[in-house]
Amino acid sequence: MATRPPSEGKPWDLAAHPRLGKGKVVGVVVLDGWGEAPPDPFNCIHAAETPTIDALKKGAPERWRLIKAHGTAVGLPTDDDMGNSEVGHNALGAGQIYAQGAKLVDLALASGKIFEGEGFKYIQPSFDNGTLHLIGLLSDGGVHSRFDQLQLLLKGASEHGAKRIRVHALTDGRDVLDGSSVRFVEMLEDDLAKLREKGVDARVASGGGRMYVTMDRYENDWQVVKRGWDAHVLGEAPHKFKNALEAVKKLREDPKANDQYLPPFVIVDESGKPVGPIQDGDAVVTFNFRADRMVMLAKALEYDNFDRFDRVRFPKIRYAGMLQYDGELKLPSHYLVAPPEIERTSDLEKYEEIPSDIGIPFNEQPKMKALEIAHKARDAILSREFDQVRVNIANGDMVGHTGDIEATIVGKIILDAIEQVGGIFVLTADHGNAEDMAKRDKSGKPLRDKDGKVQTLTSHTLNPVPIAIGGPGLAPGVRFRTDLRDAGLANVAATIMNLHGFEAPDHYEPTLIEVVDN
Ligand SMILES: O=C(O)[C@H](O)COP(=O)(O)O
Ligand SMILES: [Mn+2]
Ligand SMILES: [Mn+2]
Repeated sequence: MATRPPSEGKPWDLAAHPRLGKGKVVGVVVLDGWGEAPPDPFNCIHAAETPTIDALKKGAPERWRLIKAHGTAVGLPTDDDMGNSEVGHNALGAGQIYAQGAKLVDLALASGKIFEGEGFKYIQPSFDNGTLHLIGLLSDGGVHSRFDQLQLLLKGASEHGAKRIRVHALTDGRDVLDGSSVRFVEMLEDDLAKLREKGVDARVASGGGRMYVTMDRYENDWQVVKRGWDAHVLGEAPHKFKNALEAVKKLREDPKANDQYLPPFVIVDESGKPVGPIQDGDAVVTFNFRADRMVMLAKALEYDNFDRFDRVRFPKIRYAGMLQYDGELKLPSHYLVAPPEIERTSDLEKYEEIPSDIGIPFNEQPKMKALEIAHKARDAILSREFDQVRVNIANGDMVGHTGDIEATIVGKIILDAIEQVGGIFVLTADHGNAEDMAKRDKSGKPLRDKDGKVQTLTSHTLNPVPIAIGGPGLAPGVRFRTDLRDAGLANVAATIMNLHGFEAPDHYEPTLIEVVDN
C-alpha cells in the first residue's frame, strides 16, 4: 500500500514541476465501488452517513470533480461495459489507457489469431484422442468473461479439430442479474445442440455458482476451488442432473438459492455416469480473461506439487488459460491471448494486505476490515517513511454486491493523518457500485419483478466516480482544470506525479490539475 513515485534516475527521470514542490507525503485513498448518482432510496452512498466526503464536495468544489471509470476510458471494449477493480486500478496506476483483457480477447477472436497462437497450438494435439474442456463464468458481465467469447471459442475450436467438447459452467448473478443463469444455460445448450448436429460431441459436464464453486480469490477459501475440482475434474458433486438447464432450474427452486452460490453439480448419462470428468490426454481451457478468480484453479490444474487440497487424481492434461493470469509466477505457462504489456507505471515499493474475514457474509459485516486498514494507512503516513501511501477501502463494493443497504466509512482517520504530517490527499474510487442498487429501465425508473419488488442490482455500474484533492501540503492555487470534461481514472497518475512535484511523462493521460495565481 505504500508506493514511491519515480524519483531521480529510479526508474526514469521526470522533470521538476515548475510550480509544485517535492517532498510532501501524498495519501491516495481509493474507495472501492463508490460512484456518483442522483440521490434516491437505492443510492446506498446517499442513504449512508458520509460526512467526510460530503465536506470535501461542498467545501472545495474546485478540488472535487467526477471522472470516468467505465468503458473505453479504462480500456474496455465499449462504453456499455461497467468498470471493475482490475481495469480501474490498472488505469489508476498506468496513467495510460491500455486495451484490457476483454478487448484483447475480442481482437484475437475477431482476427482468428487466437487459433494460430502458441496456446491454442499447444492444446490442439489433445483433440485427436482427447476431450477439450472449457471452464469459466457463464455471463455477459464482461468483468471476468463474456458469453459471446465462449460462443466464438466453441465454434473456432470445433472448426480447428476439437471433436469432443465439455463445458464446465459457473453461474454468475454478481456481474449480471440474479436468475439470468437460466437464460445463459439455455443459450449455451442451443449452441451445443448445433455443434452436435455438425457431428461434434459437445455437452455441459458440470457447474455451480461462482462464489461457492471454483472462483475464489486471494486464497481466501480453497474449499471453493476443491468443490470445483471435484465437479469439473473428478466428476463428483452432491447434485446430479441429466442436463444443465434442469440443473440450474431445479437448484434455483430452493427459496434461498441464488446464482452466485448455486451448489456444485455434474451432468450424468442414463447409467448415472458423469459425462465429462477430465482425463489423461485431455485439453483444458479456462476461458475467463480476468485473473484474480482463476489463479487458484490454474495452480491446481498446473502444479505437480500442490497441497492446498487433496486432488485425488491429477490428470496429465494440456492446459491453457485465456490469458496468463500471473505474470510473475508465469501461470499458466500456456495461454491463448497475450496479456497487456503495461509499461512505465508508478513503482510499487511495499504492499500490505489485510486479509478479509473468512466465512462472514459481507452484508453482515459491512465495516469489514476498514478500521484496521485505516489504522495501518495512518501509521504508514505518520511514519513519514513513504512519499506515498495508497490504500483501497473495499466496503462500498463488497456491500454493493450483496444488495444490502448499509455501509460505513473511515476515510477521516486517513485524512487526519495527512493533516498531521502536512501532506496532500487524493481521494477517488475505482468504479461505481454502491451508489445504485436498483436495476432500471432506460428512463432510470427502478424495474420491479412479478411480485412488485424492485430488482436488486448486484453488479457494478457505468457511473463516474468522484476525485477530491486537498490537505495542508497542497499548494494554494491548485485546482482541477475545467477543460478535461471526458477525463477518467487514467488521468489520476499524472495528477499524483504533479502533487509529488514532478511533471508527468508525455505519453501519460494529461493531469487533472492546474495552478493559478490567487
Ligand atoms: O469478482 C468480483 O467480485 C466481481 O465480479 C467484480 O468485482 P471487483 O471488480 O470489484 O473485484
Ligand atoms: Mn472495486
Ligand atoms: Mn466489485
